[in-house]
Amino acid sequence: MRVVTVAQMKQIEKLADANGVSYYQMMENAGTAAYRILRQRVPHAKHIAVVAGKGNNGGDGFVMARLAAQDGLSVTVVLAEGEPVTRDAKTNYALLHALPVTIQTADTVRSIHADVVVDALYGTGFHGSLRPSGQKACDFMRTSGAYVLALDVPSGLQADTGIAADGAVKAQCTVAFDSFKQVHIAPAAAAFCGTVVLADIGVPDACHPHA
Ligand SMILES: NC(=O)C1=CN([C@@H]2O[C@H](COP(=O)(O)OP(=O)(O)OC[C@H]3O[C@@H](n4cnc5c(N)ncnc54)[C@H](O)[C@@H]3O)[C@@H](O)[C@H]2O)[C@@H](O)CC1
Ligand SMILES: [K+]
Repeated sequence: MRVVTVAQMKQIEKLADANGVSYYQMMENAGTAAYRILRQRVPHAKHIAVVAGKGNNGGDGFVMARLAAQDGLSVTVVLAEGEPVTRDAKTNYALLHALPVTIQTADTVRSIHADVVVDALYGTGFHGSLRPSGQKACDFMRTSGAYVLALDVPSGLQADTGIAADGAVKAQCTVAFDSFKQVHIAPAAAAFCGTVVLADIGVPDACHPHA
């Protein structure tokens, strides 16, 4: 079982990019793998809400939103902290405009009724405590009553330690991308991660440490 730090994960992705698997392709693979896992775990899902942050974790969520809309599901995307800022997340957000996807801001989040919530708020980039906008989005996810699937890391948890900020998301399932991080094996984080499923995002074996 491969467990890496966030710094090692960045290095792995950099090497993969240099070896022909672009960052954009890894995001596509991550979102596609997570969507497949979602369909296996909640086959009867009809309405999914993707709660997206501004970084690449949000980008993975936009890929899932696109695939779900193409599959005929009802899809709501919540821009919890505004529009995306990273290049690949912006590209994947733009692709949603041609699809029947409802885009909402955090202000209207309480009115959403979904059977699945995708936590694409923060991944490995999270540190510190939740600020008001993040808190609001996490409150919605925690209290929605929906099946919560977290992308890479349940929002509000630090990937390298598994320490949870007050108000962090509790997921039924967490999809870990490429490698496990401490959060996926730390006993204190188990109740937040739920079932952890590892997803291949196309990184060549040789890009991993000690490969
Ligand atoms: N090539 C890549 O880098 C890939 C990244 N992937 C995804 O990208 C994630 C990492 O993406 P990012 O590094 O863009 O970061 P995240 O998307 O995890 O975090 C989003 C932003 O939140 C900010 N933030 C940190 N702590 C905060 C706090 N307490 N309150 C409010 N905002 C806070 C960070 O500055 C960061 O810009 C991974 O977990 C994974 O899901 C995947 O798409 C696979 C490929
Ligand atoms: K997340």
